[in-house]
Amino acid sequence: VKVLEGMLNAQGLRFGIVVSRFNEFFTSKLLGGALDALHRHGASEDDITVAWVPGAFELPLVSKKMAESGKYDAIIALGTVIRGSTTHYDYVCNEAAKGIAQASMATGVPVSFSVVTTENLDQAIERSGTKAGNKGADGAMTAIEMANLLRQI
Ligand SMILES: O=c1[nH]c(NC[C@H](O)[C@H](O)[C@H](O)CO)c([N+](=O)[O-])c(=O)[nH]1
Repeated sequence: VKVLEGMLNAQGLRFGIVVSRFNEFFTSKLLGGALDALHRHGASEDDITVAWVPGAFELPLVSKKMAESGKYDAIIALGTVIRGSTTHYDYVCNEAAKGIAQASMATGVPVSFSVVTTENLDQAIERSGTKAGNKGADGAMTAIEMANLLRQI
């Protein structure tokens, strides 16, 4: 039986990170978590590029542009959408999720979906570096694993 699985070694891998400014109080924490995870798994600072977009709705377009550039082994999409303060919560979340998946499928480059979608501020706090961990770090780990796995297929 041949088993394929991505190791968690980021050495030599090139990463694009797309992060939204909306709810920057949280997204900056997600970015910090992603950068820390990449660094501690061996990624070089020179192999990481961060692009800021206005909101989660804009994550898919820049994710796709980065992915199709051929410059990155994986993309990490970071955002925070909180229903309590979002009139069009469902539209923003659904379009972000759908668009990020399409960016990955259309280009063959893994794009990890690390958009925190919560009912309220407390839940966003929990996922941005407190008791529920850091979703940005989780997205970085997914990107490392997927980049290594795809190299074997
Ligand atoms: O990233 C977010 N964008 C949000 N809206 C902006 C949206 O992502 C686009 O930037 C905007 O619609 C312009 O295209 C949010 N809210 O509406 O509350 C939100 O909670 N999070």
